[in-house]
Amino acid sequence: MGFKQNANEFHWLMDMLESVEVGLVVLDLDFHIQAWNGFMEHHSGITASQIQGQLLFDVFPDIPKAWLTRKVDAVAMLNIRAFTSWEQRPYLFKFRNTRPITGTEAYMFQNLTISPITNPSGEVEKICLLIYDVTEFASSKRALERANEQLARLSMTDRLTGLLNRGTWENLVDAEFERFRRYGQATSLVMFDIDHFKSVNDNYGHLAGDEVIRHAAQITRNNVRQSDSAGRYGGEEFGIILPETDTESARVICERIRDAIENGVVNTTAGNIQYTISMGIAQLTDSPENYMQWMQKADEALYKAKQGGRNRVIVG
Ligand SMILES: Nc1nc2c(ncn2[C@@H]2O[C@H](COP(=O)(O)OP(=O)(O)OP(=O)(O)O)[C@@H](O)[C@H]2O)c(=O)[nH]1
Repeated sequence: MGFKQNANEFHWLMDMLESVEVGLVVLDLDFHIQAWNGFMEHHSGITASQIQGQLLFDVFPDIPKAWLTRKVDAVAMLNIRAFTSWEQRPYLFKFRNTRPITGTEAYMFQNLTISPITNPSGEVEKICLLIYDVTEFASSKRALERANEQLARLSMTDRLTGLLNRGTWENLVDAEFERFRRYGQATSLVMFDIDHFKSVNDNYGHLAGDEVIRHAAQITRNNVRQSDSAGRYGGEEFGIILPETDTESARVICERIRDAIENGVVNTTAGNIQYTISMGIAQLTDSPENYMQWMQKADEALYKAKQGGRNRVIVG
């Protein structure tokens, strides 16, 4: 009577494990498959009777053998449960993601629990793997992370030109100044400004003026290295940090930019616009006491370039 009741309960339990939305795999200590529930059948396309008794790594050669063996050995030896989240390892079984709502993810993200199964005398005899489908959670978390990265990037850059915005750029000037104080490498700072920009706006309109600003930014980007930092300092004023660059090399870079702009044409709906820029360079020496004084030196050189007739590069 008692046995029958137990057997009934057992069936009831098995039915539940069969249909639950969690993968259940029972292995012996040599990784032969002892149980494989409906979830696993559905996602792998392999039935329980096909897989029964087979070596897990033979059927799924993609499974990281050394890693899983180490985990399972620890679980068996210490008789404790282990947990791995999708963030440590996206999945154990490479199942295609079949849920339409999270269709952007190619594979199912999984959390994994590894539990010991003991015999009546308390020895670990088998291992149970529980595989949880966390694709929806993982993909929304990843989307959120992507959105946050984008937001961080947007808050650092200037909308019109895509260059660094003033705040970000100034922070970098400050950081570069501190770096110089520690390592003393030659570093140059450039400030430049579009000449007679007011008349561009007056003659062609504000939108065409914006096109000119965008053009100047693009020419700058085309002529500096990855390690240089260009920013939009104000309306039509820009700044460039040239790390590990002395004034002579800075002058070469600036002449290249100045020349490309002088010889370029901005095609706008209001007409084709030609313009020039004036540039000031300040190499970092021991004299500035803070980054603002360094910027002031570059700005003074820029002012001299304007005074000297514009469309030129002056080293301060
Ligand atoms: N289109 C446009 N114009 C801007 C923007 N920001 C500032 N300006 C304009 O830029 C002009 C700057 O003019 P000024 O500082 O007088 O100098 P300038 O005409 O360039 O003359 P110099 O610098 O002396 O060669 C002003 O007319 C501003 O309105 C912007 O984002 N877009």
